[in-house]
Amino acid sequence: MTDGPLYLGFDLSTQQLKAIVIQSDLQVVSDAKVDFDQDFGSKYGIKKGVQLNEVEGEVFAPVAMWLEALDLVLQRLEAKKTPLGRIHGISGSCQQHGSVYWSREAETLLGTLQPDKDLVDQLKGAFSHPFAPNWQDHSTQAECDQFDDKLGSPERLAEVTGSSAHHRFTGTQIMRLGRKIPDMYAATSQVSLVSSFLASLFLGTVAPMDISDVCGMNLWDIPGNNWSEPLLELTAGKGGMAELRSKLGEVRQDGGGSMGCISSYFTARYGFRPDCGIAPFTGDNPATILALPLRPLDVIVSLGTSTTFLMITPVYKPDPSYHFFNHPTTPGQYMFMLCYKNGGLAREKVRDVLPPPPAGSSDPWENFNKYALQMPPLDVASASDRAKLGLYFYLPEIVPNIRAGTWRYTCNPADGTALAEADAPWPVETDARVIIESQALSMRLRSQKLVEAPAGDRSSSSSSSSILPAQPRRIYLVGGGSLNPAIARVMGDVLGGVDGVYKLDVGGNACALGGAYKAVWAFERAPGETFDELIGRRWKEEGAIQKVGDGYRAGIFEQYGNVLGAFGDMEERILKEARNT
Ligand SMILES: Nc1ncnc2c1ncn2[C@@H]1O[C@H](COP(=O)(O)OP(=O)(O)O)[C@@H](O)[C@H]1O
Ligand SMILES: O=C(CO)[C@@H](O)[C@H](O)COP(=O)(O)O
Repeated sequence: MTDGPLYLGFDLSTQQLKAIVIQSDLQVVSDAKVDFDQDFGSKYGIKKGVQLNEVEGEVFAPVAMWLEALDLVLQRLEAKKTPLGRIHGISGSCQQHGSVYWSREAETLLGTLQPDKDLVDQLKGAFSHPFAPNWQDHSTQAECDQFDDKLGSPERLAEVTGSSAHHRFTGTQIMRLGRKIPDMYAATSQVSLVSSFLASLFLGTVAPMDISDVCGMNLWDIPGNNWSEPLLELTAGKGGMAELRSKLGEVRQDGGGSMGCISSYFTARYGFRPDCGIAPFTGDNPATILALPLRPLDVIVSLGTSTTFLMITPVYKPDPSYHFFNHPTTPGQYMFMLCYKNGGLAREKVRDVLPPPPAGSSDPWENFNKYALQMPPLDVASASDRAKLGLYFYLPEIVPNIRAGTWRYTCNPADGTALAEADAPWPVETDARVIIESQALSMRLRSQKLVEAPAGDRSSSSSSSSILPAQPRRIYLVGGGSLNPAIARVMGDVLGGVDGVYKLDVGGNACALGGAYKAVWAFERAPGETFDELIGRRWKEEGAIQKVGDGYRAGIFEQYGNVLGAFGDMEERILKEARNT
């Protein structure tokens, strides 16, 4: 296919901007990335992609850095001789919940960009606020309390918006910034999510929000398919509802199709075709479920900066302890999500206090993996050993909503009884496996009602009968951490997966790939053709995924089941302690 159409998918996540170019048959032809810390850390004063105001719990990213990153990633694609002139459509995925505040000059500036100057220099006046709150922000407890109360209870808020109140959700963030910097709010013409912000740069006008990503705001009434008026009023204050509604704009209902053609800035500067279409961009988690034809009972665990656990379901069953979103392409389907702040960076913290890998090793995870794999599940080597459980939160966690800290407990491995705080510190080497087990136990605890006992016999490799415990069918690992064999092994040990654990061969690029697949579907779909139908026909398992673990291993999965209740009790105890202090 040397002259067929190409499609471009982006991923604007916490630490990087990635771009991936594919053909209509979904083959990858090129990719490039900008790493914010490596490429311009000192210039923007960021660490791991963000700036912090620790006193107030604020975490935010400079919008100018993203503008600079977009020009740079396109230059890198060009340098790789990517035929940008063959790209027919663009879509993408972006970190969720972040918000960008446009000034009154934004539309004019976006519509008159000159190709001989950089975006960052020309769009200086396009923003009423130079920063976008990041999903790790935890400055909004007071606003969360008001959101949880507004409709009567956190349960009711979850029924309406798919989630109870969360620090990072955009409604609480807008409410806080509007009160903290009222002049900025007044000077804001429109508010974008990170996904609609990136789409806007390509469109040359402010793009509408996406039907899936809008569910990460605590403002969108999912069953009512509209903005929630009481929640808009809470965010903007009495009398401010109409103004806020106009700043948020209409939400685009169709996840596919074209929102318009690419801005002349990109055609003149990078050689894009003038008729290259811009499809709606979505959140990174909704895009991840588009990176492969996901079936019900399949699970994706995304091991990026955050750890997320994703499933699709036709049943809308919200609960305050997890999130429901509209599916990004398929009306009537939903995405179930658990999200943890203490994902990749927490594992790095544990890794960094271990003895360093041997001189000459090119893998910073070598020792972490060695210790994680040599330790038996829960560190129970003999009948007299107690099971070890831990929580490693260097940031306040989302679920459970526990403050930053580290806790180490033990219990009886047979039934989780006699749960108690560990009476002596255990060696740092032990933490390597315990932190992965802890992250996986939390996911298993909260998703157990969504999985079922597998129907029929397992493959011939197993001698066990058809009666297997309820568990996922396949576990797909994506994101940076999916490259790690020890993490894959422990995730499978705890979560099961009757068909095994797989990693996407594009590893850390899954959401960019999901964005590119979304672009293919958006522009090549026949009338009425769903994403699953189109992508399902073109997707070839071979070469796209790789089996990296057995998943369900009889006996081991049950060992973790025995302590699941104790794990929940440990969280409860720590939560109670925090309430009493
Ligand atoms: N071999 C590895 N083992 C474990 N973790 C890894 C490995 N390689 C990368 N990571 C983790 O992946 C994270 C970045 O993943 P990525 O999906 O690119 O993040 P994001 O999309 O949030 O920017 C890093 O925080 C790093 O800890
Ligand atoms: O807050 C959430 C989901 O609710 C995060 O998953 C963000 O969407 C950021 O993701 P990464 O930067 O880790 O990819």
